[in-house]
Amino acid sequence: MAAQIWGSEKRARRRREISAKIAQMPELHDSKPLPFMTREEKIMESARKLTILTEKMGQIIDPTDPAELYHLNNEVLGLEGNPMALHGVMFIPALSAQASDEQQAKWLPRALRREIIGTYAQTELGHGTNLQNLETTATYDLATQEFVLHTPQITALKWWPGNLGKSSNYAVVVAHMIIKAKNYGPHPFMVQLRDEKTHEPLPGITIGDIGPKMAYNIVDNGFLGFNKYRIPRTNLLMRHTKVEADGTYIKPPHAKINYSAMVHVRAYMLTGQAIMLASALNIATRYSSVRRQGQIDKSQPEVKVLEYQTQQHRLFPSIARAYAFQFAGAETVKLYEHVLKEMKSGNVSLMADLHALTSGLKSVVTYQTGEGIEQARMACGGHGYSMASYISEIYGVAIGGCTYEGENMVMLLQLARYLVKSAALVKSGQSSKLGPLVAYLGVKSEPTSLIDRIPNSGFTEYVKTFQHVSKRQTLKAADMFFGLMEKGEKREIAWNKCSVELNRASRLHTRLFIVEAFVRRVNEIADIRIKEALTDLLHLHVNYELLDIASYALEDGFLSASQLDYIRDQVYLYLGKIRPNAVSLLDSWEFSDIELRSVLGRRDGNVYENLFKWAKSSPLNKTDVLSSVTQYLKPMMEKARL
Ligand SMILES: CCCCCCCCCC/C=C\CCCCCCCCCC(=O)SCCNC(=O)CCNC(=O)[C@H](O)C(C)(C)COP(=O)(O)OP(=O)(O)OC[C@H]1O[C@@H](n2cnc3c(N)ncnc32)[C@H](O)[C@@H]1OP(=O)(O)O
Ligand SMILES: Cc1cc2nc3c(=O)[nH]c(=O)nc-3n(C[C@H](O)[C@H](O)[C@H](O)COP(=O)(O)OP(=O)(O)OC[C@H]3O[C@@H](n4cnc5c(N)ncnc54)[C@H](O)[C@@H]3O)c2cc1C
Repeated sequence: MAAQIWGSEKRARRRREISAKIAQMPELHDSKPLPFMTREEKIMESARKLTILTEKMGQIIDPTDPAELYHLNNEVLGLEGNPMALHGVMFIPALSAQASDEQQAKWLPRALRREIIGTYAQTELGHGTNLQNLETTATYDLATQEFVLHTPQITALKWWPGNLGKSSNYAVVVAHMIIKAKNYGPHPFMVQLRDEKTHEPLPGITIGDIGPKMAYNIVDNGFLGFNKYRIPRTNLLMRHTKVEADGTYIKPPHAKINYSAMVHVRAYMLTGQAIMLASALNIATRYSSVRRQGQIDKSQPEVKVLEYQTQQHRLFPSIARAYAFQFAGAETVKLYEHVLKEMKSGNVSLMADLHALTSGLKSVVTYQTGEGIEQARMACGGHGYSMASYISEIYGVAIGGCTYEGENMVMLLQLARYLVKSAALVKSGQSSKLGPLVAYLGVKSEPTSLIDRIPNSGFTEYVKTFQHVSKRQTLKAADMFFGLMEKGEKREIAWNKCSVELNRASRLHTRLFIVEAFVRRVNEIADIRIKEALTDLLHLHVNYELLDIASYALEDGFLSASQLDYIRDQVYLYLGKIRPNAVSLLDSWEFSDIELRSVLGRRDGNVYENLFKWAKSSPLNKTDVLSSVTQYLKPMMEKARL
């Protein structure tokens, strides 16, 4: 199963080897539990481990393998971030995709050797979503052949970029490029922010940390202002766009090609979210198989809480989602790598498809991951609320994904643009022009679902039902939009009036893709035992998801009330079937205790002993009487007694 999750036997074995090596290297372990550290201590601890990793990485992993790097990161540095999180996730990808060969030769080796630390500075205090209204300017000075970066007002301060505040000395900065008074829109520039020797901010740069956040606090998300700060013309990233010395602008082959670093993260973050969901579920499911509370049969002893159907219903559909996201994420990364290769050689024809797909997936996956993690926390009762479970930290980090790399509603609307264009093709009889991801929009569906009528139909009838509701909602939302425009409404106003319905279409389309990715994977599996276990999970997935969106299929009678009963019964059937495999389905992800950082969810299952030991180690328990008591509470009580 681990091979299915991680992509191959070799990958699963390598993960085990890497975890085993790290277990033998105490210098790479947290020196005390992270929840007992202040933010400053955590940042220091993370930097300590990061520098040891830089020295010893080659002994532990193949540093050129992104999957091994990511695993090493999760084990040693953890999900709260590190001083170079954005360096790997966005700075290097931005340089790799957007810098010319010559620029790459100059900067990439230095970045890869970690001579310099970089980030991606795009979002501003006043604007994150609407990139056209960013306010930082890069004005070309023909006389000196330099760009002058400037922050005209407070809302133009860069705000949020990870590791910008304190760690990075370079950044890819997105600014509106102005040449001879003409604004060419947002473009990426390589900018040195701090002196390489002293790490002091360079003259003309105002920089700092934006303060603590809901989670992810090891990362110094920062602010940045420029006061007429000059950089050479050749610091504009010039793989696709060029500015000649005389100010001549050579436009890129695709208007949005400079957005590739965002698409990179959107593609890669899906499996990151799956891992966070599976981690939280691993903790909750292990705990639920240890925790005994109440009886189902009063004549019997107390049961493990995992025996309760409500507990299973709370956890198991999310287990299925974690697998589904992992499989859909792996497909998306493959597609991304393909499109990136094509883009580098000038073929930009697949960019729109990839943008639409990743926009929908990042939105649905992050939202459902958040839901699943929060349910996992509640499933642990009181102990879930303790930082000993670590689930609240996992939640805080994962839920950030709903916002970063494009706020979810906004990204769903991006996919909706693509769906509406596709609907227009269907309506004008041009279905043959539909791309493979939306080809189903042009296929006539049966009048009713055959879900409970064709035994052994595999998952075909389910897929058809998801296709039906997605198609119907897309065409309905598109009709609504076109109808408003026909009545004379301006395009943007009509769009806004339909946007809730449009986003519903985007979600349904994306959920269909996730189901299909799960089905594709299960169909490929040769090992009969693995196939059987994953088929059960897939049964639960399709029935649970369909129940969740059933109103769309009931509206037009595609599903009947009796079919709904059938689907519901299937959910209950598969909850029971999955119960014996539940812990194994999560243990198969092979998270080490070091990586999980959860006292509640350790592999040994000694929940109560571990919790008590952890509580005793709390800094508050170093003394029996705290100074807050001697200084304030004791005098208050004494005064009251007088
Ligand atoms: C390899 C090792 C492993 C690596 C693992 C990494 C994964 C992480 C795992 C997770 C684990 C832990 C979590 C911690 C990680 C934290 C990392 C945090 C990083 C966060 C970084 C950021 O947030 S950076 C800032 C991101 N900002 C945004 O995303 C802004 C959102 N806004 C936009 O994208 C745009 O403004 C917009 C798309 C909404 C609109 O753009 P614009 O105004 O320019 O568009 P128009 O309206 O003019 O035109 C729209 C048309 O353009 C098309 N379009 C838009 N974008 C693209 C694109 N990218 N590609 C192709 N086409 C595009 C769009 O389709 C429209 O087309 P038409 O409909 O034809 O007009
Ligand atoms: C943990 C974290 C890390 C980050 N890291 C980075 C980084 O490294 N680099 C970087 O540059 N940025 C980073 N960001 C910033 C992030 O990319 C933005 O916050 C994000 O893109 C959302 O933009 P915003 O904050 O402007 O939200 P807003 O756009 O102000 O969103 C507010 C509300 O308005 C709605 N809304 C906005 N526009 C529309 C619209 N057109 N249609 C419908 N509804 C709309 C949204 O749906 C939302 O409900 C990070 C953010 C977080 C939380």
